Amino acid sequence: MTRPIRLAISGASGRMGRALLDLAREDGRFELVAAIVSPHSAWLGKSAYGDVSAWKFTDWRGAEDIDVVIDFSGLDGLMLALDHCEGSGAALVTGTTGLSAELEQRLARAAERIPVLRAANFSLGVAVLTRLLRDAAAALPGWDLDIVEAHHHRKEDAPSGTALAMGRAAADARGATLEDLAVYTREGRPGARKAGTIGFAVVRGGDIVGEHQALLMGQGERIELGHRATDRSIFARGAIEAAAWIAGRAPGTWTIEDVIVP
Ligand SMILES: NC(=O)C1=CN([C@@H]2O[C@H](COP(=O)(O)OP(=O)(O)OC[C@H]3O[C@@H](n4cnc5c(N)ncnc54)[C@H](OP(=O)(O)O)[C@@H]3O)[C@@H](O)[C@H]2O)C=CC1
Ligand SMILES: O=C(O)C1=N[C@H](C(=O)O)C[C@H](O)C1
Repeated sequence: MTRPIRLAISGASGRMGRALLDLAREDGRFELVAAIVSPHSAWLGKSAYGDVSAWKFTDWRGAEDIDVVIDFSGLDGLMLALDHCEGSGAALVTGTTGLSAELEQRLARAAERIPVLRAANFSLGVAVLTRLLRDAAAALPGWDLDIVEAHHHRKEDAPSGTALAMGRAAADARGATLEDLAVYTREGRPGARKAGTIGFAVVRGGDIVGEHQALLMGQGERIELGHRATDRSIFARGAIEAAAWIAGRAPGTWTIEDVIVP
């Protein structure tokens, strides 16, 4: 594109939304057109940049000629962002996790008509971690695998989208689906571990940005593959690069691997 990409951010008042606003307004590749919040948000109509700017949080009414929407909002916000993108032809980049099966299907259908890029995690480190896990799970098919994740106390979904994506990659590397192999709870007397299962454990507390660890456990040895995010701007940077990459692309479902993994 020769002109700046006209960008809207959905979920703009949130932790990720604010990190995205900070990056997008400094990035000459973009014209920030709309900072979208929910129709009942306490932020609606308020300034997005404190007193120094007249720039306001808004809802989708009046948002026009948008090339790309970046969404980090939640299920309702993603639904409204999809409505806008399908109606206008704008591309969608979304990092929202914990999607319902219905929303998953809707995203897949939308990708037949508009470009959609989805990632449970926009960091380069997690993209490489997932690739390493895929290789290790394939090379060690008889080893037990558990995935442990930790996040801040406000996170709503569990296990995290990243933990599930890691589980999916490992299951796929072993020729199975996560639905076949996942064990999400162990309590009471669950009995001995069933061979081939992938276990999940979840920690929630404080201000943890996001930590993921895959434990591959053999006899007398184990491999620990992990990633620790200490600043959520890493996710925002990945999403901004994804938005620059997807502008003007053909309809379809794209992934973060298409954008950032060399
Ligand atoms: N893929 C990745 O790399 C990452 C994904 N995430 C995911 O992103 C999502 C958001 O995370 P986070 O920023 O921490 O969450 P927050 O709760 O901080 O932010 C979400 C924001 O969305 C707004 N919102 C709610 N409903 C709507 C709506 N209908 N339209 C527009 N905005 C809406 C809310 O504010 P208001 O009420 O003011 O509208 C809120 O500020 C989660 O699903 C999380 O798991 C998070 C980090 C990285
Ligand atoms: O909610 C968060 O904060 C995060 N969510 C994503 C997930 O569910 O995997 C990514 C990141 O770990 C932060």
